[in-house]
Amino acid sequence: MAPKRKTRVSALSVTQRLVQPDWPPFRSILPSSSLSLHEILPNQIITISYFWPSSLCKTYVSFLSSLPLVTTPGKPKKGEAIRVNDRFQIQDASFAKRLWEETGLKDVVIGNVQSEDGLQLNEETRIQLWGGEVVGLNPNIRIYRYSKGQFFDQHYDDSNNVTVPSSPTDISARTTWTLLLYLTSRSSGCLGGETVFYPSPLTKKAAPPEPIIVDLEVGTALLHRHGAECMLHEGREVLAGEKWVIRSDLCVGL
Ligand SMILES: O=C(O)CCC(=O)C(=O)O
Ligand SMILES: [Fe+2]
Repeated sequence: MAPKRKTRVSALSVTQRLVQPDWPPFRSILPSSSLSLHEILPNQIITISYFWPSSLCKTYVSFLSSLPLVTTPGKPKKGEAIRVNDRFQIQDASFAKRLWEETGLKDVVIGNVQSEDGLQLNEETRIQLWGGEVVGLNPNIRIYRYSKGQFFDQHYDDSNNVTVPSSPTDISARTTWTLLLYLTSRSSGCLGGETVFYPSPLTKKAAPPEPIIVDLEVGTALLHRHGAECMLHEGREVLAGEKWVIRSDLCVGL
């Protein structure tokens, strides 16, 4: 009989294989010079259209379907939003780095490129917008799959302190904006699932302003401010098909 230790080692290697996804390469990404920041709500919500080509989104949806997604419990802990979806979460600094550096996101966020039609930022307004010098993405990568009837109830996203691996030394950072990358939309058969933001009324007695509804668009990246200035928001119920999202956060150096 094989010694117990051997069994444990091989079990570990299986676990490692499961927790280190072999993410598909980023193919057919547009040059960063053709990406731009589109302001949906000043200082709060920004989108980047055509961030990923639809072919890459499709490749990712089929790859992500092979990951061990876990259905979140219907009953949240006290103070947590009701979130009903299937998710996969991993600390993967190297994927976060690739997502930051190899997709044009870094260039467009830190202003290495500025297209004529997008949001124009100088150094000062850029630092003000992002809440500091953006140093990368949160290595905490979350994958969401919402099937028919699933949703993410109204909530606020917290800011977290994280370490962004870097050379020669790691960077202590804080998350300031949520990144949602939509891999599906109506064109891929997903109905519903819009991300909806609820601006707060200017006074307690004033009527609540109209919500801001962001339709899913294959390959669009959405950024929204989180932490103390986060807007109340939700992922609406999916009515048909599947909604797939990759989630991370922008991190600024402390
Ligand atoms: O899936 C969505 O549209 C929203 C997700 C969200 O709010 C979150 O990840 O905190
Ligand atoms: Fe959120």
